[in-house]
Amino acid sequence: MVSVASAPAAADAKLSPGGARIDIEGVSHWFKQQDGVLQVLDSIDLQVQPGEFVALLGPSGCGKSTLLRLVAGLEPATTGRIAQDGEPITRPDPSRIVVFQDPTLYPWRSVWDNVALGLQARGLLKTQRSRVDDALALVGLTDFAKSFPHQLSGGMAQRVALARALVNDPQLLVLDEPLGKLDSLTRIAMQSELVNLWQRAGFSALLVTHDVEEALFLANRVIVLSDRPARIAAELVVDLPYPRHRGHPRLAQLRHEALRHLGLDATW
Ligand SMILES: Nc1ncnc2c1ncn2[C@@H]1O[C@H](COP(=O)(O)OP(=O)(O)OP(=O)(O)O)[C@@H](O)[C@H]1O
Repeated sequence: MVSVASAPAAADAKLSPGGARIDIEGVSHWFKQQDGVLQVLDSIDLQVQPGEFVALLGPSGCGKSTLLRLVAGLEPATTGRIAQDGEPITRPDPSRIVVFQDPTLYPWRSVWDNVALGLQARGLLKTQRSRVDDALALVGLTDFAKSFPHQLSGGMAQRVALARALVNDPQLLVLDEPLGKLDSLTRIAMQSELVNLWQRAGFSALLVTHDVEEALFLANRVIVLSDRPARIAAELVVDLPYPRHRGHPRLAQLRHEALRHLGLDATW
């Protein structure tokens, strides 16, 4: 494993004010397949500090989403330990919310009702209706509370998905390519919005993305994974304050490093 910058993550790029600490210790994972087993993760050791934004980059199929699923508590790791603030993660929990590439909104529910889902499921909606309004305000969709999903653009729909996550006041946001289906201009705008949300709402974030620039623009630390079974190949500390300037020469330097660790030639 290669650490490109030695400065601690918090030195220049401030962490968000709250959030969970996640400890991933010696995690390996295998899937049963018809003709045997497939090892997907190999001895992953990674810590997410409270309020830290960590991005995972890696070749397609190396095991990034699998690692997110284990951290979210959607399935147990074959070996190793994953803990949130010292407590083993054994099941999904509203303190850890996953946001996927597809916003998966219910088409027959209004924006407000979609965002309210988590509170409603936990029987909290009657007493905590204002949290829905707060979450919609955070993503700038107050005026669209009564709209329906078919009336939204892709970016707006994904903002609803983020509001639906934030209404639960998560300690960890697990982001699996959340901007992957957006057009490039919307994606750039949403990256800035995500930084704003993270800084204002205060959660730790673990992001999977295929986009090297996105990882470097958003994260305090970028973890580069190897081919399957994924091991940590490199850790890049993005020692730049927020909001970041996309043209910063340090980002170009880190991009070059990330691409090199991904086995790509970054001469262009
Ligand atoms: N439930 C499962 N059962 C069996 N194999 C699985 C299962 N889930 C994932 N895999 C396999 O594990 C490997 C890693 O999948 P995963 O989705 O974690 O990779 P990824 O790095 O997120 O991929 P991508 O970047 O293409 O989204 C793949 O070969 C996939 O086919």
